[in-house]
Amino acid sequence: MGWITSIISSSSLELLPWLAFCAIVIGFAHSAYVALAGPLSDIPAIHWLAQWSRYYNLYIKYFYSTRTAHYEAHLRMDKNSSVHPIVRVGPNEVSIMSTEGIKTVWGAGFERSPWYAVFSNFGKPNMFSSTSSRAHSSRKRIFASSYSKTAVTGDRVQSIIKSRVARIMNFLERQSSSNSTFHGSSGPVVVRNVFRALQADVFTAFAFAEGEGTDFLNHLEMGPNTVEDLGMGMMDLFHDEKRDEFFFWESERPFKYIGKFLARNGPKSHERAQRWLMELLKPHEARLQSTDPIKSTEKGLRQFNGGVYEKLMFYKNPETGNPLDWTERASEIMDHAVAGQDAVPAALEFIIRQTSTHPHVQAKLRLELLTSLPLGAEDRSFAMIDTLSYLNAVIMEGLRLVDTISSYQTRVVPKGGCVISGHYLPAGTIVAAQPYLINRQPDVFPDPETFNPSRWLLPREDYRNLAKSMWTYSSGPRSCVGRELSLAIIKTVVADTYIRYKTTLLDSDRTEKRPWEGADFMAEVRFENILACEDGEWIENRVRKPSLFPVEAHEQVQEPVRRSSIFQPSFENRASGEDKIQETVVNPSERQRTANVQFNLNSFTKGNETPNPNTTTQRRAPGDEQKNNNINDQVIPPHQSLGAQAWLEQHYGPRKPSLVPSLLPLPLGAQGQKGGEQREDILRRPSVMHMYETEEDIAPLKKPAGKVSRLRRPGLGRMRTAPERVDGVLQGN
Ligand code: HEM
Repeated sequence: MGWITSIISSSSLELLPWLAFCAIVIGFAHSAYVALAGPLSDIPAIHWLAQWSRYYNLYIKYFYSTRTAHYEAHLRMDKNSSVHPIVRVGPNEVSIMSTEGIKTVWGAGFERSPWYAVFSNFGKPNMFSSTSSRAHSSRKRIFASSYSKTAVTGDRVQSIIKSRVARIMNFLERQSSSNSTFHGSSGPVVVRNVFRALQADVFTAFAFAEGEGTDFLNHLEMGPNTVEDLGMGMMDLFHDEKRDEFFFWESERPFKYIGKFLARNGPKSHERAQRWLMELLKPHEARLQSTDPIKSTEKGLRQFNGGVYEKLMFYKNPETGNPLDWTERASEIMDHAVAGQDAVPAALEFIIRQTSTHPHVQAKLRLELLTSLPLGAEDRSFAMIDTLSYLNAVIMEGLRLVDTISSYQTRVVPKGGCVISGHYLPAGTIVAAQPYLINRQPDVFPDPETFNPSRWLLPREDYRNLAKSMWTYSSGPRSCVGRELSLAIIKTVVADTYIRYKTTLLDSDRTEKRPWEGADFMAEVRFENILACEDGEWIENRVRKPSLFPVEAHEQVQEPVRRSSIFQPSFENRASGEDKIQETVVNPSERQRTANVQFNLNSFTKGNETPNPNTTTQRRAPGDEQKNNNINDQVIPPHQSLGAQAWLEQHYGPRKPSLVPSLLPLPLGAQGQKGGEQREDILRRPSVMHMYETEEDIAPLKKPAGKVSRLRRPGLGRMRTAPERVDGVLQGN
């Protein structure tokens, strides 16, 4: 007892070491209790250090990847070669990998963890960064209708999307016309940059107004780094290291307090992004102020179908009657811009990467597009695209496997706690889940690493259940508000691309690394114009194609470069009469219609090689060329060459009877959901699936559930290479 008396009698300065000692002992005892005897102690830990300190998870976050590390932990923990649904990743944090866990936490709308504060801009919270559900739902009410399926499929948004995708198609057309090495094929195109430009152009026109957003797509020729070259600050946030720095140092306790000093470029690029947005906002706000504003009543706002920013500008808080100040508006809109800016390009690049490395998928997809859609882009409505089952399957499968930035999501268990997979989680526990893991549950998605669109070809109810388990857009009240917009963009791009181009991944041996993991390689893709190719001959050179895509005058496709080919007589030879038969368009204004008829795939599938009487083409005798020797006016119809069905079979293999006609998925989307009539129509179509569904394609559906091939447990040093392995498996199919 003597030492206690001596402590009490000593001066406060002398007490300090004792106090420090006691604090350490108490801290250690507390950590030991939490780690070994606390309520989470019965949950297997990713590593013994994780039970003691949250820095273990931060270490993984910074040096490796929570996606692969947590995924492997979930697989490793289970004794039955399946996945363990819950794993402890910190003293107070668990990772879950089960649909049931997601329902418990996300379905019930547990609050976000304070980590999300990093997404505030201009010093103001926004819908995404606010942790309180109340603040979130009042903000979401303002513009949820602008992002609804009705709005996205409406004229305003559709015309924005279509015109921007048309710019990409024209860019590809110019690329393939000017490539002197491969006739009708583009050189390497860094697709992610193209899609970044697309997303920025679509979103800014969507959020502000046509003509008041960015215009990157018209500057793609400036080079692969167009987006960065144009100095758009926002993109800077997606510059690999800068983003890593920004998100890590500014979001994680205790670093966020000193993050500004630790991260060299992150905060700077955030500031730059904010300045960039201000530049866009200024003229838009000025115009809105000077025009008749929408009614600032709740009803008026809901009915208004214009830009999201306009809604924010005239919104008044119903309780206080106060409008949002400009920093609040800017914070909100910047967040929406950032939210889609990485995810959409990443998803599109991934889908193109997969279709390029899975030729049978690409062939099926193309057949469905060619047999179901008109060739002229202006004749295709999104409603038509939205009903295609194989296109939908390819996109769903791509979105299932893609690893987008919106990955590590965390929620806090509320008062009263909850039970997940038989484990009690007390209030305050942080629950983390990632689409990367949830979308790879082997009992839901057999053979989860395989890119297999056919797994989505299911009867309606089964399809819905499967889709509910896919978590790419998260779930519950705080799921992605941009879902419909992004799906519309992705579907339009994929349909417009594959109806016209065959894609090949260049240098497919190179490993895909995710940009935020230090990517040094973004997919380079070659686009080969298949509509220009018939029976080994390139029509491209002989035909001044009427553009298949609606474009504004200044965007008209440039004159194709004339070139001779080993496959065909040169144009000059043809003009001098070496070819016996030529066809010309009588009325050039009808070129578009001619082109549509020319490749009418309904007659393709029926094997009908008779020219359609509606065409404006007519046969001309040799010698008549001089009257019409403009390449712009010359068309070679498909019936002169190999029949379309024969051509398709030659390229894609013989037609096979369907093994699973009844498994055709029912179409998604507004049309399909409304009633059975349209669905029936679609089911009656000569479907690609009937021709090409094979035993091999549906094999994964038959695999016994709950099995997964075990992954090699990586040492920490090897985790860096994990994406290679995952990618290898994906691409090996
Ligand atoms: C493939 C594309 C996309 C994917 C995979 C995706 C994914 C997600 C996910 C997983 C969340 C929830 C994140 C969390 O709770 O931590 C989310 C939220 C959000 N997303 Fe997306 N997103 C995509 C495209 C877009 C687009 C194009 C926009 C808008 C232009 C957008 C705007 C938002 C917003 C505003 C939120 C916050 C919603 C809220 O807090 O209620 N997203 N997104």
